[in-house]
Amino acid sequence: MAGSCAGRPLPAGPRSLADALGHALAEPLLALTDLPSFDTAAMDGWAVAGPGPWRLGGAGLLAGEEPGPLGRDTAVPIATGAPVPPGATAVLRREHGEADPARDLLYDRSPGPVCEGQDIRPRGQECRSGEPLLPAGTTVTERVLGLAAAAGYDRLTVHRRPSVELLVLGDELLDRGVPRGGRVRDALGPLLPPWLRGRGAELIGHRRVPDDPGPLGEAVRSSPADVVITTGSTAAGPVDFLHDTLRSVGARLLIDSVAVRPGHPMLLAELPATSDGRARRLVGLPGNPLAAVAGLVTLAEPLLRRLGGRREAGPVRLTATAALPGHPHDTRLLPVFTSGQGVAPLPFDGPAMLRGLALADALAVVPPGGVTAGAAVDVLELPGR
Ligand SMILES: Nc1nc2c(c(=O)[nH]1)N[C@H]1C(S)=C(S)[C@@H](COP(=O)(O)OP(=O)(O)OC[C@H]3O[C@@H](n4cnc5c(N)ncnc54)[C@H](O)[C@@H]3O)O[C@H]1N2
Ligand code: MOO
Repeated sequence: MAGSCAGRPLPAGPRSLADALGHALAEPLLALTDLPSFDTAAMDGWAVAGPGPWRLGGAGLLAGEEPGPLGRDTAVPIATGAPVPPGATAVLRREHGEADPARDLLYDRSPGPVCEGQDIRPRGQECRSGEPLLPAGTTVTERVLGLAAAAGYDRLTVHRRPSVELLVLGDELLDRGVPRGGRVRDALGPLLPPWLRGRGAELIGHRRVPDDPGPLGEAVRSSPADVVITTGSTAAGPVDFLHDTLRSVGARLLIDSVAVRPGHPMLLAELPATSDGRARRLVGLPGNPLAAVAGLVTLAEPLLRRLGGRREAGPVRLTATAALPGHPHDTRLLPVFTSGQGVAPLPFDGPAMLRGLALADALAVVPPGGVTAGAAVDVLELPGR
């Protein structure tokens, strides 16, 4: 998506590790220490100085203790994770040493000679203080929290996550039970909130809005969200009021339909700013569920990514294992299953269908005319693959 449509990333600030989860790093993560920050025993056994045999001496060294120096030809019991004493040349594993308590001697019974530095994790092996560990724009995952803690961080400087309000339109939608009386179940109400949260949104509201320009206009006008996402009402049907509503609230259409199937009526608009000058945008997803997902993946997600300061996630190029049918002049987004072999299409891929999508792990970006078996195709990964 063009940067000018999406705007700049939201401001950044410090957050505790727990609160930073799901946000994007606003600065590269630099190591605050060498890792490990001291020469560390990698195994339970003895710290030894010289080639052995060794005189056994001293109380054992445990993790979390600062040891005194070790004299030449001596050995001291050591636990995994304990700092190796100055003067030690290696750690001899417990199973490779034989102690003679009567003579206070330790013999090396390892298969080969103990090499200098064996089973010592040297200071700085993983990184040096100041070394960049992760670039700005990285999403803070559970794994990143672990690394940040290990590298000495109590807080991380992260971007604010975009707040999102979801407005689901359609008087024909049912919230429970089997479709009846010409009505259908709301499939997007259950699908969108967890998807959006998983993609860096802070969902601040989710409600159904009637197919009526009054309540729709009021909901759009009053929303404090950075991004309002609507579903349905993008086309020109008798109760499709979204375009009229956008005009009436003074919105500026930035994207009004895209040459893609499904999803072509998707739209992006700039809403009037909040009273404190904060920019607001609206993404209109089409009502057909697969079309809505197409708009979610190609319009809403890139916008949220950009606002949240997260790095771009480009498509992955794979090989089609079977022909992927195309549209005559628009791009098609097809639910596909990817494997070591490549990309396979799935049945039930119509704009109103979710059956193929539920089995899919990606959307293939099929250029006009289609892709022949054996040809390369770009795919966009879906959550949960
Ligand atoms: N004359 C034309 N008609 C339509 C065109 C067109 O170009 N010319 N485009 C079609 C395409 S493509 C799409 S996609 C839809 C987009 O319509 P809207 O965004 O206005 O959506 P609705 O009319 O409100 O609903 C369409 C369809 O989807 C069902 N729906 C809506 N919301 C949900 C939901 N939350 N869960 C499940 N199903 C939902 C709704 O009942 C309709 O069946 O317009 C075509 N028409
Ligand atoms: O664009 Mo419609 O979205 O083909 O279903």
